[in-house]
Amino acid sequence: MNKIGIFCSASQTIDNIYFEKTMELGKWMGEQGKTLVYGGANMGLMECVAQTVKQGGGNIIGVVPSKLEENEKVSTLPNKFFHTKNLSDRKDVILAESDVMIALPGGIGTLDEIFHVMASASIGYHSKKVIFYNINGFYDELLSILNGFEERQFTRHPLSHYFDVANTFSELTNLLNKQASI
Ligand SMILES: Nc1ncnc2c1ncn2[C@@H]1O[C@H](COP(=O)(O)O)[C@@H](O)[C@H]1O
Repeated sequence: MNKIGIFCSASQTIDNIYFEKTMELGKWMGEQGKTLVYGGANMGLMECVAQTVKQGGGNIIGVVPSKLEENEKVSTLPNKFFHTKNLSDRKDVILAESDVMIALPGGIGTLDEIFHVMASASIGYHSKKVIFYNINGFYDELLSILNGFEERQFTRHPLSHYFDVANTFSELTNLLNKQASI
């Protein structure tokens, strides 16, 4: 398992703890020779993770929709680009190119990407998982809502079919190492 898709915030103004934890992950990915697959923008946690993966010697694939190119928000860090027409085909490319995906803290764009992956796993398009990196309990409320869905039988499969949760960096790397050995 070498290609890790990352969904994360495009915001520059979030708390510094999210940048610090993202740098720790990017450094580890670079050192482990992993490939980052991500949105390819030069903003927020996206640029942060790409910079640290690159510094550590890892490979980077940016999946960039045309709107982003028009707005000149594209990072110069990726070694390879996929160009997509819109956000929908971008999600398909990130999913196809990644062995596993990590959701770092993010907003509406990140949630859209997470739910795209889980919804398509739900009806059997793939069996790839999202790992929620629950930095500072960022995803606690969302996870509680999803648990409620499962309890009331609104999910097609047990939640473990769709995602894992890492509350710490060592839980995250353990999950990634476990996936790599499958
Ligand atoms: N302006 C954007 N540039 C690049 N990528 C974006 C942008 N807006 C959304 N995305 C995708 O969604 C998340 C980040 O969105 P948030 O709303 O900040 O969570 C990121 O993974 C991008 O692939």
